[in-house]
Amino acid sequence: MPTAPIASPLSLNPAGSSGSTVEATAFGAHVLSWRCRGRERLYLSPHASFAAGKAIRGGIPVIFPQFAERGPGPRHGFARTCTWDTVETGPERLLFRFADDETTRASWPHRFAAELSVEPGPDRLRTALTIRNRGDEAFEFTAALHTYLRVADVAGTLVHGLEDRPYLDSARQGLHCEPDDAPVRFEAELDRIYPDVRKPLRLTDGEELLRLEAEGFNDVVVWNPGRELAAGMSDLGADEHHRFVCVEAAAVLVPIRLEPGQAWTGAQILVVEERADA
Ligand SMILES: O=P(O)(O)OC[C@H]1O[C@H](O)[C@H](O)[C@@H](O)[C@@H]1O
Repeated sequence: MPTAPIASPLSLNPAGSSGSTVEATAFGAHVLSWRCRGRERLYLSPHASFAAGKAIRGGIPVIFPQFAERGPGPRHGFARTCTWDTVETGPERLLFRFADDETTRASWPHRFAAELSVEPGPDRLRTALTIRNRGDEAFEFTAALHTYLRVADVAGTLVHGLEDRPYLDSARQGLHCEPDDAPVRFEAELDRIYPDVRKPLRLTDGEELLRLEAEGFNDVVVWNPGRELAAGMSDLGADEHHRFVCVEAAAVLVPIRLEPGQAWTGAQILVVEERADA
């Protein structure tokens, strides 16, 4: 399991200058940038570390085989700090692969093959994670696409589509909370897991509108550290929390189980929408 820092990121611009452009690195199969309709849509911390063994703060970290501390391995899994193989670099997608080795099996004793496919379109970005069980025994895992979405200011940002959903409040020891009956707004640290979300979400910062769809991932994690936590994070810093929210397509509360030979795919599709009042 090599853990080399980033060499040069790969970029893909399949639809020409009017479409969207992505930049990604094989380190963590990590999408670093997505420009669409002339604007950067993802947040990458100016203080992000690109050192070996350290997760990159921003973009789209791939969380596998465990979300947070829900397993015996490193926090949020080892996939985000390993170098994947680059197997396709265009014209329509970037494709990365990664499989178990001695080091991964030391913390998670299973034989797997993982693929991350990054597919930009004129108004969208599809990111799909596939996991295959290539061993002789069933295994279970949790996973997420931990997407950092750039916003004009978190204070004016709303997530629509979760109004009728209960959630677990990770900022309050996983407390079960009833639906808020209101869009999610960000006034302080916010860290929630919404189980079983079936509808697309909409994110607006007052300037732009993004539709968020998921396939295969049943849960949604919404996170912003708030001012105090951000200030204490060396790869983020005071006031950087204003510039992003994480809305993560996730499989956290019910782990995915794969029998030998079985595969699972989870995808997140981000779509830039016209504003109704534009
Ligand atoms: O700092 P990291 O390991 O990248 O985790 C960043 C965040 O990830 C998720 O969104 C979790 O719900 C948060 O509790 C966590 O703080």
